[in-house]
Order: sequence, then C-alpha cells, then structure tokens
Amino acid sequence: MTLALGCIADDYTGASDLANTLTRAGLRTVQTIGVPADDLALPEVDAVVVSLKSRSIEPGLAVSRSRAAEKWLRGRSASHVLFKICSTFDSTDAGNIGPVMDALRADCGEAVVLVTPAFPETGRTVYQGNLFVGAVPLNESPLKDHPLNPMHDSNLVRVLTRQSRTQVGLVDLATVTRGADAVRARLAELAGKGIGAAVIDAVFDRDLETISLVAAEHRLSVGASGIGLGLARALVSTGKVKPASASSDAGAVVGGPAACLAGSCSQATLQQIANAERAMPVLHLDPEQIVAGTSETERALAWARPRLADGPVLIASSATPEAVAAVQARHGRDAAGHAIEQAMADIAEGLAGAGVRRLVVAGGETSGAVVDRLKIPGFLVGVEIAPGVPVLRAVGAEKGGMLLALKSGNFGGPAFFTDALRLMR
Ligand SMILES: Nc1ncnc2c1ncn2[C@@H]1O[C@H](COP(=O)(O)OP(=O)(O)OP(=O)(O)O)[C@@H](O)[C@H]1O
Ligand SMILES: O=C(O)[C@@H](O)C(=O)CO
Repeated sequence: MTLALGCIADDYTGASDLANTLTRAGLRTVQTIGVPADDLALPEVDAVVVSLKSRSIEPGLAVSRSRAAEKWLRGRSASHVLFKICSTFDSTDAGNIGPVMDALRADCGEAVVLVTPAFPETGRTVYQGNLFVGAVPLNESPLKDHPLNPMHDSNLVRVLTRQSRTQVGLVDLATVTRGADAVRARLAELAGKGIGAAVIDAVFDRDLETISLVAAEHRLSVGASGIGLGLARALVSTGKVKPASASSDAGAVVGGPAACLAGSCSQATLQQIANAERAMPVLHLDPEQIVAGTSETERALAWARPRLADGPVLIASSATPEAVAAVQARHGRDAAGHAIEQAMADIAEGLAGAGVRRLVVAGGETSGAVVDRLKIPGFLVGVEIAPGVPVLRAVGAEKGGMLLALKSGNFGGPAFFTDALRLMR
C-alpha cells in the first residue's frame, strides 16, 4: 500500500470526521482503530486515518501511541502526516497536542510545523491566532464547560506554548491572503528564529487551500478537517491522487434493531436528545448509580431489550454543565468520565448481544470506549449524515458489516439521531 496521506486522529469521532472529509474530496480513505494488525485486510486506498483515543490520556502514552501510528504510516510511504486534533483544540495545559506535535516533529525532522484547527464548514475559524466557535471566541463558547477539557483561552499561540517545548509563532490572515509564497516566506522567517510551530489563521476554505499547498510540501501538519480538506484538494489538484467518486450509498442494507448511545454533554447533543424524545423511547441513566458501581447497566439493558423489536431506542448519560460539575465534584473528573464511558461500553456490548447491528454514538470518548469494546478494527466511509459525521461500515471478521455513526459532541443538527437512523438501513 502506498499512501498519499497519512493521518493520526486523537479520537474516534474526529477520525471519522476527517475520513468523511477526505472521502468527499475524492481520496479513497479507510479509518482504522489503532495501528492495524498485520492480518487486517485493507482495501487499496489513498489515505489511512489511524484513530487513537489519545486526547485525554496521560501525555507520555499519547506520545508513544502517536509515534507508533506515525511509524506505520511512514512505512506505507506517507510523505505527509496530518495529526488530526479537535476543531475546538480540546486539550489541557499538560497536553496532549503539544507533546505529540513535539514528538512527531522530532521524528520527521520538520523545522516548523503548521497548526490550524480551522474548519469553516462547522463554524471554526482562526483570526490573529484566536479560535472562534461560530460568532464567539473559544473561551466564551460551550467548550468552556467541556467535562474533560474545558477551554478557557481562545489564543492558540498561548495555549500551544503552554503545552509544547518549542516556541510557537503566528502566520496571520494578511499573510495567508497574499498567497502560498507569502506563507512560505513567513514560515522560513519563523524557522530562522528557531520557532518550531506556527499557528495559522484561516477564515474561509480558500485560506485552507493556500495553507495546504504549503503544508503538502512539509512532512507534518496539525489541524482539524479543514486542513484535511485543503490537503486532499492539493493532492488532487497537483495530480498526486486521481479523484475517486464518493460512494452514494452506505452499501448493503443491514437491517435489524437499531440503538443510540449518548455520552456527550455538549449543548448540541443535549438538544438532539430532547428532539429524539419525540421520535423514540429515551432512557436517561443515573450517573451517580454508574459511578457507585450499581446495576445501572443491567437496568438499561433490561429496559432496552423488549423495546428493540418496535424500533430504535436511545440511552443517554448526558447532563447539563451544572449536573456534570456536581458529579465531578463528588467523584473526580476522570473517575466519573471513565466510569460512565465503561458503562456505555457495557451497554453497547449488551445491545450488540441483543442483535443491534446499527448503532449511533454521540461523543468522542464515549465512541472510543464503545468501539474498543466491540473490537471493531476499522471502518469504510459511507454517506454523510451531517457535516463531519458519516455512516461507517465496520470491517473485520467479527462485527464486519455493522453500521455505526460516531458523532462528535458538537456536530449535527437538532434531528441528528433520526437523520442518522434514516440513512443507516
Ligand atoms: N452525566 C455525566 N456526568 C459526568 N460526566 C459525564 C456524564 N455523562 C457523560 N460524561 C462523561 O463526559 C465525557 C464526554 O466526552 P465525549 O468525548 O464522549 O463527548 P464530547 O466531548 O461532547 O464529544 P467530542 O469529544 O466528540 O467533542 C465522557 O468522559 C463521559 O463519560
Ligand atoms: O474536529 C472536530 O471538531 C471533531 O472532529 C472532533 O474531533 C470532536 O471530537
């Protein structure tokens, strides 16, 4: 396999967002869960997105897993590797964006790494190094209340400086607007000063196209699906990849029972759950019971099993920022998050055992726990449900053919769950 583009994603929903973007731009793309095992049969593709669950783990572990993924991708001739992070730069001052970037930069000998989480299609833009979510700076957006990585600073030069060993510079919008040569000159200037990473402004897709023409000449970039789109377009426009048409359907019909699981506590997901109440039975889990280790999982499965024959069900742990803060105050942020993720994985396993073959999951960490438990090694990308969320068809012997949708917390319209199930036939 010879790859035109290698990608390492720090969570599974982000990986499917990127795989969707690359597929839509004409790259044959597969999403793998972790570094693929030698015996996993992969189709001939232009891009592989290796999904890691490395956004909120201990930085040393995030670094070692990312390096292993990079080694695998470079071993398949990927001259450029995109480290896919969240378009809202989800991370803490300890990492993991900076430490992973530093390690991958050292491995590939890059002088200065281009960094931009801009993804205009979903309202993420960067100006003067400040990340905006829609009309508001990151620190005023709902991300200030994220259960695992609350974001309190919109200035990415500052945020990345706190995480990285290298100095961080800025390529501003005025430079990007002057074109690729101006960006090259600015990067050379930064590299000359020993600055190893540059946050780059981008407001429109055309800015990302300019940035990506330059990024494609480098070995490494860090960003979200916006730069992924730019890189894909650069590969197609320079003739390095012959564009493939995106598949127009999700493949063979799977049928059978369907279910939705929500562990995301984002405003978007809370609204989508409220909307789903009108379309399907919804069970709200009790986080206190989960953390206390009682039989909340069995209660959920006993509730779901008799209902599955009548149509889809939704099981949610999602709660308001105030309720999340109360649970975290009592049990600790990581302990609560981990216990709830594992409960979701238990429930997913039980649902699959009850015959569910179509599963929608909301939340990156939640999706990671579920997909790991189901032991799915990778996905082919089907139709797009909403920007950044495709229908995924599992590959591999055990769960092959099963359909999933892994929704990033903030993505999708109010009717996301019913939209997804309509396309997952
Ligand atoms: N009621 C709750 N109280 C406390 N923590 C919760 C509750 N429900 C879910 N969680 C935890 O909150 C975290 C949500 O993270 P997750 O990545 O799944 O969603 P997200 O951050 O909205 O999605 P994304 O990363 O795709 O943007 C998980 O660790 C989950 O277990
Ligand atoms: O970039 C995004 O916003 C998403 O793909 C994501 O990573 C959310 O977890």
